Amino acid sequence: MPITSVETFSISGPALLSLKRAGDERGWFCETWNARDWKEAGLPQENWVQDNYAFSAEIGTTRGLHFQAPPHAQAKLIQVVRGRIFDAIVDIRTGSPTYGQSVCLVLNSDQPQVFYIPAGFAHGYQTLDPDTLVYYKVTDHYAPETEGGLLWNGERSAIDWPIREHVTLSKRDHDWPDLGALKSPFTQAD
Ligand SMILES: Cc1cn([C@H]2C[C@H](O)[C@@H](COP(=O)(O)OP(=O)(O)O[C@H]3O[C@@H](C)C(=O)[C@@H](O)[C@H]3O)O2)c(=O)[nH]c1=O
Repeated sequence: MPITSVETFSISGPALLSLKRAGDERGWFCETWNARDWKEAGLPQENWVQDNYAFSAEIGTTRGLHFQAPPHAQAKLIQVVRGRIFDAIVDIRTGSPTYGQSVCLVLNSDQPQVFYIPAGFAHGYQTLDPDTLVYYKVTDHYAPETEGGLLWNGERSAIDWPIREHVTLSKRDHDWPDLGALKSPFTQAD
C-alpha cells in the first residue's frame, strides 16, 4: 500500500490517503490496505474486522449520516470502486473543539485514494454517478441496535451536498435528528 500522501484536516483524526498504482500494459495494480505501510505512515492502530460493499443505482443516492455507538463504534476506511461520491463526516465527539463541524470531499474511482474516518464521526455519502460502488472496512461488526444517525440535510450540520433535490434515501434516513437534538454517545477520548 505505498502511501504517496496523507492529507489531514482542521478536524483532528480523519485522513485522506493517496496511494500508488503500478501500471503496465495490462492495466494497473493497487494495494488498498497494508498493515505495515499504515503503521509506517503513523496512522492509528485499528483492528479492521469487516469489509462492506455497497452498490447505488441512482445518481443522488444519499446514505447516512450514520454511526454505531460504543462499545460497537466503528472507524471506517472508505474507497470508491466505480463512480464518484461526495463523502461527508460530522465530528460528534463531545468535548471536541470541532464538535459539529464537518469534513466533505469527493472520492473518485479514477483516483487511488482511501478516506480514513476514526470513531466519533457520523458518516454519509451521496453518489455523483449512476451505478456507483463503494467498498469500506470497519473496525467493529454490524450491531444495528447501536446505530444512530444525523439528518443528512439538517440545518445545524450544514453540509453543502451537491444534490439536494430528488435524492434517493432509505426510509430511516428521513428521520434522524438534526445536530441540536442529538445526544451523542461519544466523547473525545472514544
Ligand atoms: C451496515 C450494514 C447493513 N447490513 C444490512 C442491513 C440492511 O438489510 C442492509 C442495508 O443496511 P443500511 O440501510 O444500514 O445500509 P447503509 O444505509 O448503506 O448503511 C451504511 O451507511 C454508510 C453511510 C455508513 O457509514 C455505514 O456504516 C452504514 O451505516 O444491509 C448488514 O448486513 N451489515 C452491515 O454492516
